[in-house]
Amino acid sequence: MADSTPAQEALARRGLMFILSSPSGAGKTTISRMLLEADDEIKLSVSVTTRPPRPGEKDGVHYYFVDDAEFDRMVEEDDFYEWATVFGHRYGTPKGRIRAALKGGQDFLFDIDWQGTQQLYQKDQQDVVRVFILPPSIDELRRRLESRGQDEKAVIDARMERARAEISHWDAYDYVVINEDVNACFAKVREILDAERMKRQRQTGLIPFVRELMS
Ligand SMILES: Nc1nc2c(ncn2[C@@H]2O[C@H](COP(=O)(O)OP(=O)(O)O)[C@@H](O)[C@H]2O)c(=O)[nH]1
Ligand SMILES: Nc1ncnc2c1ncn2[C@@H]1O[C@H](COP(=O)(O)OP(=O)(O)O)[C@@H](O)[C@H]1O
Repeated sequence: MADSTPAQEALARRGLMFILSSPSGAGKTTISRMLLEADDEIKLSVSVTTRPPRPGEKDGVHYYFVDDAEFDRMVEEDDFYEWATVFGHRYGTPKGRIRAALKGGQDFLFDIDWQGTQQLYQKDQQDVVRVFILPPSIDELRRRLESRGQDEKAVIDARMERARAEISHWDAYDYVVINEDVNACFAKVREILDAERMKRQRQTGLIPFVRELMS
């Protein structure tokens, strides 16, 4: 590759950890998939879970599906950045090569709950951006869980039961977006990501660039 110009160098930046959380059914999976499709610079951090796959979910793409014994082994071997129990199943973020990739400018998307968000934030405040998605109403939240058509009624009831508790964590996030119209919500989430990428402290190439401008 040809040497980059000073202006291109200025674009060098540290990657960020972009977290999307919401009560179940508010639309974070939908928004995550839109973002991954539209933006080449962000990669999904694929979580490990003991929950059984839903129809259409692929191992290694949406989650790594493991049994309890395998999850226990990973906990013992300290393979997780963070993990939590949600709706009776365990979910965890594998360490993988996230830290090294962040240094190289790779962004990661995390679809994790408030417990995982808190743990990641405590470990790495400067790289974490926390976005919370709210449904326009509780009735609409139930409609969406039903319309997804992938969970039994008892599972949907349990998720609705927990919705209020999950919503109560809204104030531990940097940004809150209401998902009424999905395209409008997606556009806002992209704006947040774009703006966060421009933060001065993330633009690691700026110092030499500005020095050059001023010399
Ligand atoms: N802490 C933590 N939460 C996770 C992780 N992966 C998924 N979750 C959360 O677990 C919850 C249940 O996820 P899922 O069963 O896929 O149902 P969803 O609510 O429809 O997305 C959601 O709040 C996810 O954000 C993880 O690695 N760590
Ligand atoms: N703005 C929206 N308007 C109507 N339906 C939506 C909207 N956003 C998401 N949905 C639908 O609601 C259901 C739940 O969305 P999903 O992304 O799976 O939520 P979550 O990952 O937060 O549990 C899906 O069937 C999805 O297609």
